[in-house]
Amino acid sequence: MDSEFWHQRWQENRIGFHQQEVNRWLRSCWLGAQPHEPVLVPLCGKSHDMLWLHEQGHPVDGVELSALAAEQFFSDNQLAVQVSEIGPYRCYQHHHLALYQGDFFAAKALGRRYRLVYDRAALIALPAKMRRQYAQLIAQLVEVDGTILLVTLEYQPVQQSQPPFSVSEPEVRALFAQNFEIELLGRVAEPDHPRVQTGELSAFDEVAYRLTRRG
Ligand SMILES: C[S@@+](CC[C@H](N)C(=O)[O-])C[C@H]1O[C@@H](n2cnc3c(N)ncnc32)[C@H](O)[C@@H]1O
Repeated sequence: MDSEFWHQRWQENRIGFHQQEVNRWLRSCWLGAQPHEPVLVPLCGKSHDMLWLHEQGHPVDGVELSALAAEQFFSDNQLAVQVSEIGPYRCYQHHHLALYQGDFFAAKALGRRYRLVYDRAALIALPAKMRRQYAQLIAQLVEVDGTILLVTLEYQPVQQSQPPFSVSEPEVRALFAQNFEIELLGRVAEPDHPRVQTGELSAFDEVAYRLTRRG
């Protein structure tokens, strides 16, 4: 997906991926034993999940292409914000909640590595070739023994023309197994999903994994 696709989605407010509720896997399986450990949230949108993580005591670094998303995150939540330029990013910051607006694929320029990552709807937002680049970059950004809570989607019939993409368990393993231990945490079928209800899809599952960086 090129950046223009996402800018247009935000301009037209076509953000069906945005959830009003904190994600179920984040609530039930969050791995942050150390509440003061910073969390990287790639392709973060204006997700409420970042606020939840911040409320648990984590400094949060979100990375998001869209300036509209960044501005809406802070205005929707009535958070005072300071804006600065950091490397290739515009950084919106409130206390220990930072949203780096720019291309996630430039994230090495921040010179940081993380022990905790939360990916909900980031990997599945990217087409196949970019998913491989994403997996390589994430491996470089995560410290040894660091963990990722990865939340994907699987649906039938699969289409690969636009996000969200269906990313199967074998693909997750192929993308990450070289650098991570992979534990399937579970899957939840969503028979009430609108695209299942209309008959467009026969099944729609949300699937969660814990990835642990090997040395
Ligand atoms: C499917 S949405 C998911 C947003 C968020 N994770 C959530 O759960 O609501 C994908 C987001 O990634 C952003 N995005 C796409 N490509 C990006 C990139 N290269 N760098 C940073 N953000 C990107 C889009 O603007 C969009 O907000």
